[in-house]
Amino acid sequence: MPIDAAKAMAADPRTAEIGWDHKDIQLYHLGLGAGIPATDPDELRYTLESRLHVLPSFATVAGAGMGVVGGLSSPGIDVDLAAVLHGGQTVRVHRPIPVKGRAVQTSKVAAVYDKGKAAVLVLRTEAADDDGPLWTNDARIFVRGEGGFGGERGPSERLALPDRAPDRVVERTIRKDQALLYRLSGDWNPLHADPEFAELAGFDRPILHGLCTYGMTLKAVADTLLDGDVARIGAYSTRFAGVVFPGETLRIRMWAGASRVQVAVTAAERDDAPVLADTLVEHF
Ligand SMILES: CCCCCCC[C@@H](O)CC(=O)SCCNC(=O)CCNC(=O)[C@H](O)C(C)(C)COP(=O)(O)OP(=O)(O)OC[C@H]1O[C@@H](n2cnc3c(N)ncnc32)[C@H](O)[C@@H]1OP(=O)(O)O
Repeated sequence: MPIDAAKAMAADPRTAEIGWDHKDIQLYHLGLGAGIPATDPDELRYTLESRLHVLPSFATVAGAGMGVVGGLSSPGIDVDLAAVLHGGQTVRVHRPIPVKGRAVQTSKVAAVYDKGKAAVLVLRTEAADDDGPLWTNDARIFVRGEGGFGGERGPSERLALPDRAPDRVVERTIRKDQALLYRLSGDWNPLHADPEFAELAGFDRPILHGLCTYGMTLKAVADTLLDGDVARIGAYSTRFAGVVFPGETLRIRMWAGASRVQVAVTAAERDDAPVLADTLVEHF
C-alpha cells in the first residue's frame, strides 16, 4: 500500500544538522525575483551581504541538503512524484532567522488525511540552534489518486475574504526562467523544469514551485505594508489553490489589520484564476 498512515505517523522523526550562510540567503531571494532594480536600496536588503535580512520563508528551503522532495520519503509513504502537488504551507518563526547559522532540523509526518480522490500529508519540520527554537513549518502535500484508504478526512476550513475592497493591490511578474533559478535553493522536482515530466504529471508545460509564489508574495507584503522590515513577520500560511506558470503575473491583493495581513493571489493573465487562498501574514 503506497500510504500507510499509521506507520507514517509512528515513524521516528528524521533529524539532520543543517547550515546556511549569506550565499544561500541571496540565492533564495534572487529565486523570488529580488534585486530589481539592482541598485534600489530597498532591494539591497535582500541581495547585498553587508545589508542582508532574511525573509522568514527561507525556513522552507534552509538545509536544502535534507531535500524538499526528500521530505516525502518516510516509512509508510511511497508515492509517485508525478502525483504530488504542494497543497499548503505554514511557517512560524520563533525569532528572526540569522544570515549565517547552524541548526538541528527534525521532520516527521504529523498527519495523513484521506480526501477520497487524494491523500493530504502534513509534514512538520522544526529547527533549533543553541539559542533555542528557530522555526516550525507545516507542509501540506496533496497526493492525487492516493485517497480512499479509510483515513480521517481532516480539516476543510476556508478563510473568507474581508467584505471590502483590498487596501493594496500589487503585481509581480514571474520571470520566464524563474523556476530554473528558484530550484537551485533545493527543490529539484522536475515538475518545474522538465517538459516531459510536467506532461506526465498532467500539465502542458512546467509549473512554478508553490514555495516560489509563496516567497514572492511574502516579499510583496513585507515591502508594501511592513516597510520591508522582515523581522516583524511572525507567521505565514497559505493554501495553493491553483497552478502558476513562469512568465505570468501575480496579482496580489492585501487587506491590512492591526497585526495581520490577509492576502489573495491570482494569475492576472488568466482572468484572475486563484493561485493562493486562505493566506495570512501575522506580524508585530
Ligand atoms: C517538505 C516539503 C515537500 C514539498 C513537496 C512539494 C514539491 C513541489 O515541488 C511541488 C509543487 O510545488 S506543486 C506547485 C504548487 N501547488 C499547486 O500548484 C497546486 C495548486 N492547487 C490545485 O491544483 C488544486 O487546488 C488541487 C489539485 C490541490 C485541489 O483541487 P481539487 O482536486 O479540485 O480539490 P477539491 O475538490 O477542491 O477538494 C477536495 C478535497 O481536498 C481538499 N483540498 C483542496 N485543495 C487543497 C490543498 N491545496 N491543500 C490541501 N487540501 C486541499 C479540500 O478541502 C477537499 O477536502 P474536504 O472535502 O474535506 O474539504
